[in-house]
Amino acid sequence: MNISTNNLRKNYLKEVALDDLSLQLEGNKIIGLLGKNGAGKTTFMRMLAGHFQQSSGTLKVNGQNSFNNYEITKDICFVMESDNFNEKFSIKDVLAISAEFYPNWDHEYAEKLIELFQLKKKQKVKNLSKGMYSALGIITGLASHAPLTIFDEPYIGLDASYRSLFYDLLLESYQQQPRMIILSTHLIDEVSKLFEEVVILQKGRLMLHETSDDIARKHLVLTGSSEEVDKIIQNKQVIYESTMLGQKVAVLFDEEITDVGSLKVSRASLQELFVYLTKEEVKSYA
Ligand SMILES: Nc1ncnc2c1ncn2[C@@H]1O[C@H](COP(=O)(O)OP(=O)(O)OP(=O)(O)O)[C@@H](O)[C@H]1O
Repeated sequence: MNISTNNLRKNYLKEVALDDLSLQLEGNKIIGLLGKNGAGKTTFMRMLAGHFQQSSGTLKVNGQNSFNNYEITKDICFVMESDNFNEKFSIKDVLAISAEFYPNWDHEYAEKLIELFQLKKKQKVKNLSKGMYSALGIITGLASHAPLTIFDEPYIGLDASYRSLFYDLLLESYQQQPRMIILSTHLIDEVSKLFEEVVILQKGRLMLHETSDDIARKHLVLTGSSEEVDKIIQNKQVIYESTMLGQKVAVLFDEEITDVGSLKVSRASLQELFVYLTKEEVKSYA
């Protein structure tokens, strides 16, 4: 699977949802798509899934635009947080329609997942609880075995134990049948270990695209007296700094420091880094 966008832009009337987005994603991997509310994540995922066309720029999935293109969309399963299924359908109908649409649909696996999430096939979509609705989306996404499977915050209403089941199943399913999986989430701590790559959008633009290993390797959290920290971070790319009672914390990205003196050096979690990177006063990093 190969995704390539070049100067991609999407406007909703005057609202710019995606702006000059150039991004290459390829291979079988689990990719975390992160960004604050309104950053453009859903717009990007909907465009990948062929829901609408770009305002300008290019978007290619396996070399073709996915809009109105079944040749491409049959290989993409996009699970949104809502509006995935017709309310009038039963779960059984949803599974039958999905089996028709997705060439790699795994019927036996879908049946197993229905049992694991304790759903009843007779039940109508309109009568499902929020968590059950999310479970049905997750089941569709996993059983589709689509070469590009996209989950846009698919866990609304799912309790912590079912979310944990989802993460385990996702990893197991990915290991058995590697494919490109894009997972957009605000619960970064819960899933960050699954991500091989991370993309962060900020105000419709690409802020960061790195492997998880590089993100972990490239950043440094320095703690110490304001004076000492300031000396070391001069002219460096500082993504976050704060001072409290004379003690300063500074986070550097993509910088080589040979001597940190007596400063304490530590690492931040992906969730902490995300917060640092996307704070409003911080300039974009790409
Ligand atoms: N159908 C629409 N009509 C008009 N504006 C829209 C529409 N959909 C999204 N937008 C706007 O486009 C921008 C990006 O929205 P989008 O839903 O893609 O962000 P997001 O990163 O998925 O946000 P969230 O994390 O809150 O789901 C926002 O400013 C939003 O108001």
